[in-house]
Amino acid sequence: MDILKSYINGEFVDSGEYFDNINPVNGEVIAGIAEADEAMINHAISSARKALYGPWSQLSVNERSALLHKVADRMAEREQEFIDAEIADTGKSLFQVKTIDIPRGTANFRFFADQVKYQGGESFVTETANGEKALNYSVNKPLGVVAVISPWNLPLLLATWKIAPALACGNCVILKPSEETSSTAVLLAQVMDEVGMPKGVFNLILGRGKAVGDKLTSAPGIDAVTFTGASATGKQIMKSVAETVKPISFELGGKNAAIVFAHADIAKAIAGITRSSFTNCGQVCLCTEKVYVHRSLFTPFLEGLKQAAENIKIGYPLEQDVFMGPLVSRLHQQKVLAYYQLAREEGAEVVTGGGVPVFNDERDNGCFIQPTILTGLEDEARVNQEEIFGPVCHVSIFDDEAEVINRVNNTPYGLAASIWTEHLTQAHRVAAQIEVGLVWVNTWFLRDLRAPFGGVKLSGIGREGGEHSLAFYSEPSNICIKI
Ligand SMILES: NC(=O)c1ccc[n+]([C@@H]2O[C@H](COP(=O)([O-])OP(=O)(O)OC[C@H]3O[C@@H](n4cnc5c(N)ncnc54)[C@H](O)[C@@H]3O)[C@@H](O)[C@H]2O)c1
Ligand SMILES: N/C(=C\C=C\C=O)C(=O)O
Repeated sequence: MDILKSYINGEFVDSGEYFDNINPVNGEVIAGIAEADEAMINHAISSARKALYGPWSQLSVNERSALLHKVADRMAEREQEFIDAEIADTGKSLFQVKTIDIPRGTANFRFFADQVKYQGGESFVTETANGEKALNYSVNKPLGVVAVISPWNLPLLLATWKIAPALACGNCVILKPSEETSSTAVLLAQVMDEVGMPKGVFNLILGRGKAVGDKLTSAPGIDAVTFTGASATGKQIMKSVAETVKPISFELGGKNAAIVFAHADIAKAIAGITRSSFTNCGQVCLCTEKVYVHRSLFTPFLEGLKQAAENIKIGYPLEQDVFMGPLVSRLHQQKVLAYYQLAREEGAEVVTGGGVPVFNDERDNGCFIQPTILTGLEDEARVNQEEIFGPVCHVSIFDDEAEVINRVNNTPYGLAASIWTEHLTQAHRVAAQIEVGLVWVNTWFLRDLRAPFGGVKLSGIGREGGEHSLAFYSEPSNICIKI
């Protein structure tokens, strides 16, 4: 059986302690993952710290940029292996892996390889009150050794979204991917090796979150932590880094709303909210879990969304026209099914779904689940307040704009929202009042990598994307010269 290994100081290292990598399509073990031990974690940190002052630090921005383009080139050459690995770990559809997950992996490297070349500084000619003159200018330095801790839902996309700018800014990186999805991270380590990334600049530590992640985030040799994952985990990491006062960048959970106004193009809204609720089996932090529909459109919208959900093809990743694969794990399937049960207990009407599909083949040993639409619950219901992270949304009626804005903002999260209306003055007005980091109007998950990305409240700290990433992964120093 394949063994997935950590990559430390340019070597693949086997710890001898393994846990299973399971295919969520049929529940079969597909590989063993060698969990890093404390000595390996310490070796990764010391290697990264040493590499900060080695050849890597002598590269110019253009040379670093060229090397990151070589990473993207090699990833593109090995695209099929990345596709196969991402599907093996997650069971997600070939369509999604080929159109979202893997292309964004290379795009993230290419984007930041170019973006970093335009990173500027500041300068001021200073004249003090007592007539002294000086030149003040800033230089950007790397943070140092950055721990990148990434989740299982968009494994390659989200790991590279952090690794690319961190390396572009001259940092060294230690990646700790989710224990559910380590395969593309191992391929990325192979690519780093193949393109000649200096030893210790990129390191990969495999293992479970609490056991391995905690050791990384609390280590004095780690200069910064960039984390994508659950809000509860973010709280743990904040405690863990407090002792060593590290900068953190957090992209956390969400409980995202879609608002369908009376002026919406209802067909566009149904298609868009089908995508935003059920893409990746609802396992995208930006997915819609609460839909608010103006009373005038409620009945036709709900019927249309029900039809669309029931037309979703669920099945094998490589099967023609499959839109939804399984959830990532048995544990997560049990969590989402528990929320389906809770919804019933809270009094919801299950418009469609609410259980698991039956295939009468090996897939019944997998982690599949039905896309589900609920209605009839109050906003305060747990199902409407807590992140479920599955293919489920609750649909409510609203009557006026002020009411729906208040209801949408009534959540401890603040990541994303979508607004569906052809009345664009209304779209601009409402978008500015929703307490989130990201608002889409008449679309969803349409991304410009230059734009600020991140959430407020329990959904995160900081922004990444474009110059926001460069700002986080750099330390500007101000130099003042008397003239
Ligand atoms: N805001 C975003 O951009 C975004 C993107 C994707 C996922 N998410 C969120 O992530 C969650 C789903 O992903 P998940 O289940 O992998 O999240 P998770 O928080 O369970 O795990 C994320 C990563 O953190 C590691 N980890 C767990 N405990 C840790 C600890 N104590 N110290 C250090 N590392 C630790 C895990 O091993 C994994 O690599 C959802 O809440 C989703 O909303 C947010
Ligand atoms: N960070 C990004 C997406 C996050 C998706 C959450 O699951 C991105 O598109 O850059």
